[in-house]
Amino acid sequence: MKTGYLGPRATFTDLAVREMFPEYESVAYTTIPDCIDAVVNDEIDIAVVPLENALEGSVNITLDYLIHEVDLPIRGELSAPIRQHLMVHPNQLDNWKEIKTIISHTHAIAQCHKFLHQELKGVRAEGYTSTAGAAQYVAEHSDEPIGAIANELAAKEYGLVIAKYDIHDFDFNHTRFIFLSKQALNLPIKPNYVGYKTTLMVTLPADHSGALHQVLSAFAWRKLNLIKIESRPTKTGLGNYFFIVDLDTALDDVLIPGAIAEIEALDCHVKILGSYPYYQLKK
Ligand SMILES: O=C(O)C(=O)C[C@]1(C(=O)O)C=C[C@@H](O)C=C1
Repeated sequence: MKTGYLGPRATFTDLAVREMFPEYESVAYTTIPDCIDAVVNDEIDIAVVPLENALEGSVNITLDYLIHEVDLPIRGELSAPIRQHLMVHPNQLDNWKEIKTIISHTHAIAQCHKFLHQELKGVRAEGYTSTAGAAQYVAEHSDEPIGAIANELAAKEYGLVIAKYDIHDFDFNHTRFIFLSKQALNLPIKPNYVGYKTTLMVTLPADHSGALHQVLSAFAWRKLNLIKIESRPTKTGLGNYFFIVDLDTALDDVLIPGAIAEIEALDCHVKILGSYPYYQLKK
């Protein structure tokens, strides 16, 4: 089996792969869509991609690509703690407060806004393909007054030094990574296994008053517990949205199919994006 991740080596996604699939060969991709396409094209078996961060919210590129571009089920999820550090080339360590530019993945920059605003006012923050990609760039430009936001493994991997540890704005910083695959995965029952989730996409009919209320009540009276609901644009016009709903239970034969049938009877469209085990790494 082969896994794919947002590279290069030592991104947070790479850490998720090492945690969940240590025995498989892994391939680094430059973008999240490239990694997902690689599963569609049978270059790899499993794509591991970030879906949601506790501070910054959904990784929209993952969600949108999954909804609009491909048809791949979610087979599993890992939620992992995220520690962001500011790192520079060893040549720049004495003057790290003088750096002019900080580069990182936009989601990582967003997790450190408070730090950047308070400690490095006026320093330009630029988006890069990934945290580890930014670390690699800083390593290859030793004379430039630049720094990267990335994890400890990236500092080691690319020979950088950490100027400031733990610069993420809130202590509880976790990201959910999902595993996409054409095949059912035999995921292990590990100590960090938490339970099963089912993710649905619900599209409401236009101009139907109370439709969302009725959709929610189809789950409520069956005592199906919603752990997340989020709207995303359908991209067909302003004000057109669908909903992504996470239920904290596995797809069964009665309750969830019953709720789906009831929701479809309201002229809504429902797609099951996956029913999968999830794992959680604590600090
Ligand atoms: O750039 C990385 O290291 C990634 O794995 C991507 C990513 C993301 O897109 O959210 C993953 C986890 C962190 O939240 C920050 C960045």
